[in-house]
Amino acid sequence: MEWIERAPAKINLTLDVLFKRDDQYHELEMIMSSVDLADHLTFTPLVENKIEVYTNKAFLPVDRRNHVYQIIKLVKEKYGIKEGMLVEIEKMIPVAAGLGGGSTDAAATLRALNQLWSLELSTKELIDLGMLVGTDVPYSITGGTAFVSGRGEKVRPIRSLPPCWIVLAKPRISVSTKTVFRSLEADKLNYEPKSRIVEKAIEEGDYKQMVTNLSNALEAVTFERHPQLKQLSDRMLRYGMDGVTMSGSGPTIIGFSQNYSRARRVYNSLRGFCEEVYIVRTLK
Ligand SMILES: C[C@@](CO)(OP(=O)(O)O)[C@H](O)COP(=O)(O)OP(=O)(O)OC[C@H]1O[C@@H](n2ccc(N)nc2=O)[C@H](O)[C@@H]1O
Ligand SMILES: Nc1ncnc2c1ncn2[C@@H]1O[C@H](COP(=O)(O)OP(=O)(O)O)[C@@H](O)[C@H]1O
Repeated sequence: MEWIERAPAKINLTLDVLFKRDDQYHELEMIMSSVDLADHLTFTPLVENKIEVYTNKAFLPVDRRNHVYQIIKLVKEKYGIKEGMLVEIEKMIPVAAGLGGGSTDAAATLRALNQLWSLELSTKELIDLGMLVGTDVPYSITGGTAFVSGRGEKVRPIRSLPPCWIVLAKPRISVSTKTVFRSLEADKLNYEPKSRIVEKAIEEGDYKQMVTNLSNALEAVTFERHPQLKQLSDRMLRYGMDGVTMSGSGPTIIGFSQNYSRARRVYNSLRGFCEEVYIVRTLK
């Protein structure tokens, strides 16, 4: 029997860094939303006790460095499962982009294993397991639009975004999340947290308030290291996007518009300039 899961990408409308914690992680507040750009994962249970992962992207590791492999191994060990699993990942989400690709694949794997191995795990148990693999996994278990806080384990669903088009532009730059956080001097940030303001705007269906308060504390580090990201962000605003910000630790820059032709114009003008460009909508 085969089981298929869709694993949508996420965007950050906000990413506030509140402070650095004693465990070296940063306390965050974020508004995240799932979008209709997704990986597709096909699961086939095996009688043999082994884990096999395949993907259409040759550069992605398929061994214990892959988040999907890690989740299966964790679940097998924790629940003493002797059967195996074969997973084929059709990767559509750009990798290392700030769009949560590895985390959403891990979350999709948790959902699939819960069904295929009849584990009957609660959302809390899924979140605790997911957290062992990555910060964005707990959010990705349910997805949608949410206020996410703590290290990423506290997920509170909120209303869907007002209808809009979102242009995702990923330049050919690679950023390491770890290095970005390490370079951040959280106590010296001259930065006003925006997640609660954006949450209120979304709850009130106030598109204008939402797009004028998009923000990401990690831009300070990433834009300094890669000035072309600031240029890209300015360019998207100049081309007519209503609001622009960076997603996650970057490098993807996201722009919002309620007007499809305008979003399409921006999309066309960025192709060739960026490695990958998409127009997406949020999922309900
Ligand atoms: C920045 C965010 C925001 O959604 O997104 P992405 O850029 O990955 O999309 C996430 O917090 C990234 O999550 P993820 O990519 O799973 O990172 P993790 O493996 O958990 O952490 C990588 C490293 O980032 C730092 N880190 C991460 C989360 C956090 N709250 N504080 C931190 O300081 C830690 O140094 C950690 O070792
Ligand atoms: N299933 C997976 N999909 C994408 N990346 C993965 C996966 N498993 C492990 N990785 C590794 O995770 C790192 C971050 O990738 P990704 O999750 O796409 O980035 P981000 O967290 O910035 O959205 C990459 O270095 C990649 O090799």
